[in-house]
Amino acid sequence: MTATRIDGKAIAAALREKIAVEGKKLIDETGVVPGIAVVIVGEDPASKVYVASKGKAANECHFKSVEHALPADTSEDTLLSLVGELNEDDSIHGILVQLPLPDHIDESKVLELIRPDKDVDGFHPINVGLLTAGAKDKAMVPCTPAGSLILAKRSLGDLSGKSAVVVGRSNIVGKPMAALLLAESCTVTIAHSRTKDLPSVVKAADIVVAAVGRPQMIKGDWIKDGACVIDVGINRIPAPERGEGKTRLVGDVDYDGAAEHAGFITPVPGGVGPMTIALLMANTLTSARRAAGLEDLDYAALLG
Ligand SMILES: Nc1nc(=O)c2c([nH]1)NC[C@@H]1CN(c3ccc(C(=O)N[C@@H](CCC(=O)O)C(=O)O)cc3)C=[N+]21
Repeated sequence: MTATRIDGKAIAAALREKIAVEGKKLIDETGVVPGIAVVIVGEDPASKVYVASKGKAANECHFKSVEHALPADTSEDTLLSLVGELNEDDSIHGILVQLPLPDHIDESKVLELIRPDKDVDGFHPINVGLLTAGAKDKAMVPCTPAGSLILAKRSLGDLSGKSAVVVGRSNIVGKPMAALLLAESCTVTIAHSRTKDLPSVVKAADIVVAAVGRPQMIKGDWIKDGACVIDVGINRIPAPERGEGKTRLVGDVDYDGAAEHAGFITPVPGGVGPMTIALLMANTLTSARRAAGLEDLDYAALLG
């Protein structure tokens, strides 16, 4: 079997176009301009790429977008007071503080200060609780899992009763992804570094979500024939074949090997990454619409 490549880049572009139309409508009809603030502390290279794409996407969607780039030695108090100001700013509907934060800053203190209704990352304990309690319609859902779910559903249709394995148990991807798949009535396994016989666990799954952060760790022959493979990993590895000192991006899955077994598979780059950014725009629009007293949009339905 040769897998169908899931074109996350194209699907994300189509979604951003729909969001742009809806953004324009909101502005014309209510005067509310969706606003997003991204706060970045220090110089993480991956985060810098992400901040740049986010600004571009926000412009495309007719949103207001502001970036606060703070030096790596910014104090916790300074960051907390900036978040406090953004909480009070009515022109800002979405606040995203880039992770990881420098070691001297208590990440949970910062995430817990962000107003839950402006928490477009979905990392605030209130949003985590709503999602876990099966009330995701009231929550802000984390962007990467939400984007991954759209890709899986577009490939497989109804996920009810399917077996899913999420490899990785992080708060930003693994745990919320498992909650979303459970809400779709999948039978969900969360695997991690202590899991015994990971290849067999993965082999049993109709849906594999790889979110471990280890380049090409998940091998082709671990994949069940016809499975849907969603690769969340974005790892930069040396690529001497491209010249001295060159690098390239790979996922957590051995793409070529897995494509021989899978029915559907996301590439890296061009898979989940662009969807993360599109869903960040979707969450910002949702927050702005809620502020204007409007009901939520169904973005998967909007995509058609
Ligand atoms: N609070 C917070 N929320 C985040 O969502 C968050 C964060 N902090 N910190 C950094 C990571 C990283 N991240 C990416 C999102 C999209 C791409 C993306 O679109 N990647 C392109 C490739 C980009 C390239 O070429 O380097 C792709 O996969 O096709 C990458 C990385 C979100 N993050």
